Amino acid sequence: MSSPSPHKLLPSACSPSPASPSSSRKLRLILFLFLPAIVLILSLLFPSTGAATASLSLFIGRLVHQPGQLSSILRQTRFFSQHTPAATMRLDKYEKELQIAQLAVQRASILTKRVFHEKAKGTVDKNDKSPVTIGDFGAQALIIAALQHNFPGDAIVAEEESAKLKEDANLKSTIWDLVKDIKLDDAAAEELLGGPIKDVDAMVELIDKGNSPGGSQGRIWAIDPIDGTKGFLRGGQYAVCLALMVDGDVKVGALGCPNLPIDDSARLTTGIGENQTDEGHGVLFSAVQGHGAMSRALATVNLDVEAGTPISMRAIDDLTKANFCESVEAGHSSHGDQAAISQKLGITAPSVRMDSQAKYGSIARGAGDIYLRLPVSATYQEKIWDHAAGDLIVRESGGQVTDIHGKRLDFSIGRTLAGNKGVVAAPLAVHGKVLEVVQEVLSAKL
Ligand SMILES: Nc1ncnc2c1ncn2[C@@H]1O[C@H](COP(=O)(O)O)[C@@H](O)[C@H]1OP(=O)(O)O
Ligand SMILES: [Mg+2]
Repeated sequence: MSSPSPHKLLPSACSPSPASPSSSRKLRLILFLFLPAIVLILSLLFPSTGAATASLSLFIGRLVHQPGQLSSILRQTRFFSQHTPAATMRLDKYEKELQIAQLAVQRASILTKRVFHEKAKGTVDKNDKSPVTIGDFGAQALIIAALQHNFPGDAIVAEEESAKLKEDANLKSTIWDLVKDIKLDDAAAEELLGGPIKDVDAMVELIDKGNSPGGSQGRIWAIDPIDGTKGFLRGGQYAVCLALMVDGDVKVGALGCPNLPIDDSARLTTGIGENQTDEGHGVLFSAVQGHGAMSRALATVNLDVEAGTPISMRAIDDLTKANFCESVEAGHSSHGDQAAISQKLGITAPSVRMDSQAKYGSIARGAGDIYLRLPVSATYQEKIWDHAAGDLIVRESGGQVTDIHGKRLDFSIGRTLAGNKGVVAAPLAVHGKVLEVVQEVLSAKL
């Protein structure tokens, strides 16, 4: 068993700082106490500038009485950035990347929802894979079009290759019929993404742009157009996933989860894995390294890139009350090992099963607590597009993500996480304990 690397186990530098409204309260108190003194000194020093003195005192007075404005100014100045609650993300870097990632995921999510309602409903029993294929290719083409328009020099690692499409003219035209009509409701947002794809050949060409080998150098986007295909067909959980890595480090992540409840405070329930396509569903998670993570309703319009609701993992004082989530597919994560780990930790509630990176989003906002992915096959290598966005979103919400050996996920090796085995994602404070029990249970296999 390899021991956890201390370097890799350091808390993310980008974990959100604990929100501290008290710093803003303190500053208001200071301003309140010194306001009369400031006004007095100014009027003594500059008796002729009565109007300026009055405006200044009015301004300070407004700050004292409007905490929202005060904290907004503090955030802008970054003076108290470590301690003010992040009602919005103030970005000094990756602002455009975040905006395009969010809009591209929104647009692709519109396509996946249309595919579900027009083609996928009721196909599960027939084991018909074509709606998945249509949704996968269509969403990938739309996301790559947006990336190519905005960041033409960036490399892209995406799940689908167009070879299958090139042999199947029927499939190609079905996909094009959908793709050509998908757009955001807001014209300016559509323009930001470069507008519609020109024609069917351009669409096929775009799909193939996702063939980068990945690696440790430069800017690389990872795309999973529909993660959790079985969940998608069930009307359960799936995710449209996009992340930007720079020199192997995830900087920006966006996850569109069309079937998760919008309400961040809704705890996970066992029914979450199916029939979740009604009103009140659809969440867009995002994170930028060093700036926290946020959620918002998955919309069809333009976005204020810095707005959204900051999310954080739930503080767990008692691990026996923790809420686990795991894959629906026993072939993707060992249900037996998960049950043994739960038992050792004294957890009695059954794990909530759901497909896709919606698991990462769910624990990041405290709807669930811990996500384990326990290897079933000795040879399977996880794909970077299945983890990059979720890894950042959880770490930016106050969590830690490692593999079962305690190593941080390494996105710099290529298209797969060849240096890792499994996933252990949990709030930072309990991650070590959870990992210990994971290793105890898996000791025979490690
Ligand atoms: N043996 C395996 N172990 C772990 N993950 C797997 C395995 N086989 C496939 N996967 C991947 O699991 C992901 C879904 O995860 P989840 O169960 O959490 O929803 C899919 O992207 C799928 O990849 P693929 O798209 O190649 O089938
Ligand atoms: Mg996937």
